[in-house]
Amino acid sequence: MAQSGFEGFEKRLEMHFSCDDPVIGLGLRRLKFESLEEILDAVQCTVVSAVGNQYVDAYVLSESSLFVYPTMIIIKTCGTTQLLKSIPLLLSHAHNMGLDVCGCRYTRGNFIFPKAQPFPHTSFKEEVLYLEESLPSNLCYRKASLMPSKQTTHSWHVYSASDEHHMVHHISNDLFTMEVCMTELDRSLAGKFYGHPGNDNSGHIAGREMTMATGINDIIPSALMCDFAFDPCGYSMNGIDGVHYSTIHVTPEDGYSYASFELMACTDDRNDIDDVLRKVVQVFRPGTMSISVTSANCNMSKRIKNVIKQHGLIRRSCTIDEFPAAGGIVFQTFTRRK
Ligand SMILES: C[S@+](CC[C@H](N)C(=O)[O-])C[C@H]1O[C@@H](n2cnc3c(N)ncnc32)[C@H](O)[C@@H]1O
Repeated sequence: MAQSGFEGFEKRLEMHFSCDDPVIGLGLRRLKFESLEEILDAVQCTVVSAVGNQYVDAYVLSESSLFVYPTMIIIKTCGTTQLLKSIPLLLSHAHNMGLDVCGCRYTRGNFIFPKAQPFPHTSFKEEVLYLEESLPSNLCYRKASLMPSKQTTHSWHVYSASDEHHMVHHISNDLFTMEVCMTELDRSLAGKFYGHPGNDNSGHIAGREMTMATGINDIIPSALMCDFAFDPCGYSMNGIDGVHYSTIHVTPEDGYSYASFELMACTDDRNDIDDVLRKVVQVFRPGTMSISVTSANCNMSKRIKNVIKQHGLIRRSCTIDEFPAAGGIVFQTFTRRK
């Protein structure tokens, strides 16, 4: 493994808000672009591209993605960003708009280069301390969990904080989130996320070419996509499909190659989910992968295991944890059959 390189593993923050006014309307989507920039400045990343529909605004960032719904915001950042530093600003801007936080979930995998991470991401303990100090006391149901696996390179760090009403809100939405982290990507497939010498290798045109050349366009064909290629390599994509979103990020460099896929969708679209997962594995053919699903049931975990198995990967571990007033997480890891 390389001594140092780009940290592909993302940190992910999901925050839910509620409002006294039953008609929320645009809610957080009314946040001015300058306020978003101020929040992202604290994290140390910038917006490179944006797309929106009736339900959500999706931003591709210099380091991953941001999704803004009326009462939910998801920020996912990689590299050496300081994601948790967004919290105080986010709470303050939301409060000024009459929105108060009712749920927070922070998740991440195992950093490949942990020593390169700045405060407050120097350790999970430090991250939890920072979260505990930044969140208001109405989020009284709190839990931090390190979900282990047999692969030392893949474990799942989760911090959850909720108020007593949050669970009700989440269940009524009938949504689940799937976070897939893949390492040791197939070399020839990873090579498709490099630009071509002599061409304009970055931006939307090159991003679109990568989307088409890799088959990413076929994962969720109905999604409205916003794709971006980095120079000399790297790729990010946000897809929105009604209220659902998907996002892909790729660090193709040999020695620390990494790709992530994330999907928020409805629990009743199960056949689609099998198909989506199958296509994701085909695009990257990873040596090792982890899949974390929130608000899943055991049935879905078995289906995931069976889909992945068909592509030559064996399940090495499955860990389940419950988070007070926020539901459960199922974390599974897989490695390629030797
Ligand atoms: C932002 S993208 C995707 C990040 C994502 N978390 C991942 O690795 O799956 C990271 C890739 O783009 C490359 N890259 C090139 N220029 C970059 C820039 N200005 N900011 C961030 N990444 C850049 C990195 O070397 C890496 O291969």
